[in-house]
Amino acid sequence: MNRVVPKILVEDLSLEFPAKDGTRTQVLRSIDLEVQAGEFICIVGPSGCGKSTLLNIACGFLAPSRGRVVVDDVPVTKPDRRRVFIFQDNAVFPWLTVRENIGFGLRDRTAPESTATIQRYIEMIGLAGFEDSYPRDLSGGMNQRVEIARALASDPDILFMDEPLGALDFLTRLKMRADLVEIWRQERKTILFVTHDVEESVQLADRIVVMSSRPAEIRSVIPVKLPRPRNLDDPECLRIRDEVFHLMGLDHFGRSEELDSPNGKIARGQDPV
Ligand SMILES: Nc1ncnc2c1ncn2[C@@H]1O[C@H](COP(=O)(O)OP(=O)(O)OP(=O)(O)O)[C@@H](O)[C@H]1O
Repeated sequence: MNRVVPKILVEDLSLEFPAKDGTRTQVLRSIDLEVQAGEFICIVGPSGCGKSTLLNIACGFLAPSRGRVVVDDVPVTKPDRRRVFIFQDNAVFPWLTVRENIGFGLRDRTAPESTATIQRYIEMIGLAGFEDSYPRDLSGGMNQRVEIARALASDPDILFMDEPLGALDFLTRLKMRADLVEIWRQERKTILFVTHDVEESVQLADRIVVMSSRPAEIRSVIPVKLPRPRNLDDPECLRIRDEVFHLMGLDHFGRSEELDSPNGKIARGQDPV
């Protein structure tokens, strides 16, 4: 029987950083994860637990202390042009127009191919009419769309997205979430998406990876088997949202259910000692 090779395989991954006092700080501990081609994976967890670090290792920007990441059966040792990383802070080139930004990674295509690809993505992100505008003339949300279009236009194998909507205002963020769902439905890229926003993960993901506080381990991987687009008021969405909150130690109002302290667990309402 043929073995199904996962798109991304994370095996027993750990990372320690040297601390100033000469000791070592463990950030990730024994992370194991398999991602299939075309899956949309959201990674949530407490602030500072190591979500970005995990993405940085998977993308080849950072080497692990132990374990490995394998893409298409090949260990990741360095960044690869076929894999694109999108950060929270917008990275469009201010000196290029929308058209030129989106076309930036297409220099190896023929002119007609490149023109058709650029136009397709301009339409997909709803920026027709702004082709010749510069980033300074666009809103933050529009620029973030240009960034996503630029990433998609280069036809990446995998998209690593680190809080890509984090800097946007609430309404723009809602709109972009819906747009992302639509783009993913059309493109079916493999996506690893870090977010602080639990609802966002329920709306977007095929599976939600919930990480513990540092040193981060995978607390649970929750499948979201609901058709898209999803109604976040759907009882199943609410159930999954509450399950993720619970795994993160929060109730559905966002209050701590239990805190870790040096003296053990503390229930909500008690003071840490
Ligand atoms: N180069 C580095 N050297 C030392 N420590 C680092 C380095 N990079 C990250 N860290 C530490 O590793 C931990 C995890 O950082 P990381 O940015 O991955 O967390 P995160 O979960 O993405 O955080 P947030 O949710 O706040 O964005 C943090 O405590 C951070 O200070």
